[in-house]
Amino acid sequence: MSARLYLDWNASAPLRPEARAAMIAALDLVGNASSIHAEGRAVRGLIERARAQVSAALGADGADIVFTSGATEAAALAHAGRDLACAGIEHDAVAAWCRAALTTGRDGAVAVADPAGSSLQLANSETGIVQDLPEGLAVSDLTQAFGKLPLAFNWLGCAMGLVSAHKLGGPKGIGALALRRGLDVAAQIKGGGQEMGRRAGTENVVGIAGFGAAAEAAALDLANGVWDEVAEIRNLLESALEDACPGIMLVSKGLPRLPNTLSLIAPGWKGETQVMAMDLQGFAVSAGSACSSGKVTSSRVLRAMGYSEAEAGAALRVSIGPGVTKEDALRFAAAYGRAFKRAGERMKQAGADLPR
Ligand SMILES: Cc1ncc(COP(=O)(O)O)c(C=O)c1O
Repeated sequence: MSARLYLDWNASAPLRPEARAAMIAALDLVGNASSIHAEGRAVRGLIERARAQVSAALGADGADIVFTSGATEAAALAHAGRDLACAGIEHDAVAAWCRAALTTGRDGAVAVADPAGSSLQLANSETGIVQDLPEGLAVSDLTQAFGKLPLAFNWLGCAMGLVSAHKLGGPKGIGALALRRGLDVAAQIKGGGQEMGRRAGTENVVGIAGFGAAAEAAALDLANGVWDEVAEIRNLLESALEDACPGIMLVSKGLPRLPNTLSLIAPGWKGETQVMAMDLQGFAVSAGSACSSGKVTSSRVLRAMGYSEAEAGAALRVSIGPGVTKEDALRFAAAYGRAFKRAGERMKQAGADLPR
């Protein structure tokens, strides 16, 4: 029995050793950053160092970095009180605040007529598709792109950007809003004056330290071309799956996309059934469908791109990262191919057109 293989990096990436070390060191800092004594100043120093690390990794020296509990809270800060339009491919954290007024087709590209009145992600968590951001955009969700693509907030042309630590090897529960200098947002958590008055409450110092270290390490990886190798392995995996599974559709192949993401539709084979079949064999992957309060729905992202309800219900996402090897990819493709074949045989026996 081989070890489990984690292929769900877009849901949450493994913790980087640099982040773990920074968090362990931060745990024993006794002070509160709001205090002016030495203990307080030490914590303040750590927070500001992490802010500089995140800012540098994000290429955001012309912006303020406001630490939040994640990209979801950063989205609340960016969108509250604004009437912005978005497309159906946005993450719930953004879609919850916007009018779904923008459209997209099978290529996932969103046309934006009014950038200042719109929120548009840079990369999609499910398909990996990367948008060509228009100049003057109000908000961009950079959560999936940060750490995987070389990006400079300063040059992206958006006023506000959302990021999250756990997608690039930092801890869960910490993120940030990057805010072009001079712009203001209304605090959603009110109280003390922390985070330049934009987010009250004693800072999550351990999380912030981990985020800073992870962002710095992620930028170094990017500069060293680590994700080019990831893209090669993703492409190999895609070819192996195409060979093993006649009839599958690869959603984002050939489109501008993240180096690590693969999205496929296996017609008739429910996404969550695929996930459970692979889970039993030791692989962690993700369905393109969301399950809330026990009810599984088809992928909203794929439906927004014009895929049918049945297609959107038969989607699987595989998202990899550095350290996932060629052998891992081929092992997954072989196991998925076998499960795909068995599902097809079951369908035939049941006399159904489509597997359940
Ligand atoms: C594109 C995108 N935006 C926002 C979020 C939410 O991030 P967080 O978990 O930090 O709230 C996620 C992660 O699930 C995401 O993939």
